[in-house]
Amino acid sequence: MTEKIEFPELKNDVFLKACKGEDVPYVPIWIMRQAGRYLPEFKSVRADVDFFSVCRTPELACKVTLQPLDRFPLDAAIIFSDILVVPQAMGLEVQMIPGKGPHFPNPVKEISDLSRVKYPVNVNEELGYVFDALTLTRKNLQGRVPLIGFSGAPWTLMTYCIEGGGGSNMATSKGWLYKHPKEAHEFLSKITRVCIDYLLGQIKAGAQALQIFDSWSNELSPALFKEFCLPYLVQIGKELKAAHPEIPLICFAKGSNFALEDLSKSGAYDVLGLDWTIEPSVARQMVGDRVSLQGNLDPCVLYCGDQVIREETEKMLKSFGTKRYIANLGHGMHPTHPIEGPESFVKAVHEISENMIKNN
Ligand SMILES: Cc1c2[nH]c(c1CCC(=O)O)Cc1[nH]c(c(CCC(=O)O)c1C)Cc1[nH]c(c(CCC(=O)O)c1C)Cc1[nH]c(c(C)c1CCC(=O)O)C2
Repeated sequence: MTEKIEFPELKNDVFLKACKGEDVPYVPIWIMRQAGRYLPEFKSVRADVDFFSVCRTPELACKVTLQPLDRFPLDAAIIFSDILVVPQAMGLEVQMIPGKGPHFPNPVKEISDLSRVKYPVNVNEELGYVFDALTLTRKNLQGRVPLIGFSGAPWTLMTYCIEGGGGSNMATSKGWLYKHPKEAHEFLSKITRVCIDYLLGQIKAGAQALQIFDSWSNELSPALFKEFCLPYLVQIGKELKAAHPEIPLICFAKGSNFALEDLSKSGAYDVLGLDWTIEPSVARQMVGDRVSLQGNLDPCVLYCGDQVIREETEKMLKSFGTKRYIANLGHGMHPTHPIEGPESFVKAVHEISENMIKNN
C-alpha cells in the first residue's frame, strides 16, 4: 500500500456541496471542454506538441488544465486528458488528426480482432501518466477549486474501438449489439474493469470528483441502453461508491433522457449530466430529489453577446432552481467559440443564482 498523498486545503467547495445536495451560496459552474482550442494559450501549447503528448506530459497537462481557471472564476477544474487513453491502454493505437478528430488505424472490425485487445491492464503501468498529472495539478491548484477526473463509459469507448473514430452513425458497433451480443458483453465487461481500476487510481492520485462520459449513448434505443449501457454504468458507480463513498460521481449519458429515472434510482451516481434536449424542470421531475443535475445550456448560445447569454442562463436557472444543481453546457466548448462567451456565462450563473438564493 502506498501512503495517502497530502494536498493543500480546499478553499472553494461549492461544487462538491452541490454534488451532494447541500446548501450553496450560489450555483457552481464548470464547463465541459473548458480547456481547449477556443483558448489562444491552449493553441500556443498545441502549436509545438501533439495532442496525446500533452496528455502524457504531466507538466503540460497541468498547465492546460489551469488555463481556463486563470481566465474565469470556475468552480471546478477537470484534468486535461482524453477518454481514448483507455483504448490506448488496451493496446489499440489512437491518433488525433488535426481538423478531423480521433482515428484508430486498426480498429476492432471483426470479432477475431478482439484478440488484439490487451486484457487485463495494469493501469499503473499504462495510465500512470494521468495519475501523475492529477497529483501535480491537485498540488498546483493550491485548493482553489476541486479537481475532477474522468473516464469514457464502456459503450462509448467500445463504439470508438469498433468504428475507428467519430463521425459514423455507429452502424458497425450497433450491429454488433444485435449480431454478437455475447461478444459485445464480454468486450464491455473488460472495458468496465479497466475503467473502474483507472478511476480508482485517479481518486488515489487526487481526483475529488469523477465524471463518466457516455457521449454516444444517444445512439441507442431504450432497450439497447438498458442492456448494453445501464448495467455497466451502474457497476462502475457501485464499485467506486463501495470503495470511496465520499467522492461524488457524475454520469453524463448524453441525450439518453429516457434513462434518467433508472439512473437516479440506481444509487450509483450523485449527479446526472444533461444535454439541451430536455427541459430542466422535466428532468427534475424524472429524478425527484434523488440526485443533483448538471447542464444543460446549448453550447451555441455562447456564440451570442452578453445579453442573450444572460437571458438564456436566467431561463435555465429558473427551470432548474438553485438546489442540487451544477451549471454547465449541454456538451463541450467548440473551438470556434469567442472567449467572451464563457466569460459572460460564468458571470451570469454566479450573479443570477446568488440573487435567486438571497431572495428565496
Ligand atoms: C467523445 C470524447 C472524446 N474526448 C472526450 C470525450 C467525451 C466528451 C464529449 O463527448 O465531447 C473527453 C475530453 N477530451 C478532452 C477533455 C479535457 C478536459 C476538458 O477541458 O473538458 C475531455 C473531458 C480534451 C480534448 N480532446 C480533444 C481535443 C481537441 C484536440 C486538439 O487539441 O487538437 C481536446 C481539447 C480531441 C478529441 N477527443 C475526442 C474527440 C471526438 C475529439 C475531437 C473533437 C475535437 O477536435 O474537438 C474523444
